[in-house]
Amino acid sequence: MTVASTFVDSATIEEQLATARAAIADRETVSRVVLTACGGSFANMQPNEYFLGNRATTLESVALNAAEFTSRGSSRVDADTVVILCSHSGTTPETVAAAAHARSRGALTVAFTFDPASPLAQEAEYVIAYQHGDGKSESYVGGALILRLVAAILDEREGASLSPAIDAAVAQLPVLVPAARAAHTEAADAWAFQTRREPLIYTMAAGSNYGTAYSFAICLLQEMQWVHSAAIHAGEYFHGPFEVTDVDVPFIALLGLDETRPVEQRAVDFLTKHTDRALVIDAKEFGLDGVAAEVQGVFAHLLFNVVLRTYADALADHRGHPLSVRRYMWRMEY
Ligand SMILES: O=P(O)(O)OC[C@H]1O[C@](O)(CO)[C@@H](O)[C@@H]1O
Repeated sequence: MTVASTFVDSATIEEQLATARAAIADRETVSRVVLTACGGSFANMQPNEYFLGNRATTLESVALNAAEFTSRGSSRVDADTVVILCSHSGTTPETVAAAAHARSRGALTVAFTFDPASPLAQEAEYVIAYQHGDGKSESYVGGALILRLVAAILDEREGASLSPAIDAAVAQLPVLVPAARAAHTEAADAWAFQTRREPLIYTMAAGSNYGTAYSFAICLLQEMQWVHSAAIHAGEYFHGPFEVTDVDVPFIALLGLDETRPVEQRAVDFLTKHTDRALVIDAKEFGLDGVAAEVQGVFAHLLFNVVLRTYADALADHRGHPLSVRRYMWRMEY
């Protein structure tokens, strides 16, 4: 499906990013980062929590569903906290409420949204309005910009020097994304045809790719295809879920490039021995040779998102069930 869009131009987005970076740098006491959102936007936060957790030596970080963030009401949300929020529409009530909660505690709030006039954009102090839909630059999508901001925070607070590599990697997305999509189009069509009547499909990953597996399970399969699913952490696979592995049970398993690849590989090795229905997608095939080795791991999720969307589009097509159809979401009070 194509989406007609008007969006903020890239020069303005660069200014918004620079303004947010400067505001965070100015607040010298910042010691923690909260990443919060709902659904697919929350999934975009999870790789960034991995990134922060892995590279920071003093900065604390947590990724939380927005309703949980507000409900927890942790006393550790204060003027020393940066709260990064994301809502594509900018209207998800839990995320707007999270921004209000963070501000009431004196935290510095930065919101990512497609709509710069949305309630979330109005509630947060700093807004980065990303691109989406026809004509967008793949370098200015939400996930890429969140990763850039997080790398900048790591540089400023931890002297990490990761921004140049992340920025250079993000600049390559306009080439990498169409190539990854094209490389999987045929396989996605074959998989979707074979899988079109399956009532249940599991997803599995670890580390910075778990968020992508999670979003495929809850957004693409459950929400948009009404197919039963669960995202299984590859490390947890051997602590329960592997018991449902069987010759005819479909799994999508991701093999990433971060430090948890051996965790994912162990699960894939077992899985592929015991089922004929494992679809394994390996980031080694994304052609990331031009991306600095030290950031390939946290960068790969941006390509997994695109590739898995290709599989979702094909599945929707073969099932005759458009990804836009909902029974409850946005159709009634909840
Ligand atoms: O806050 P956002 O990003 O607009 O999300 C709204 C909805 O979109 C999804 O991410 C995907 O449809 C849902 O999970 C979520 O409820």
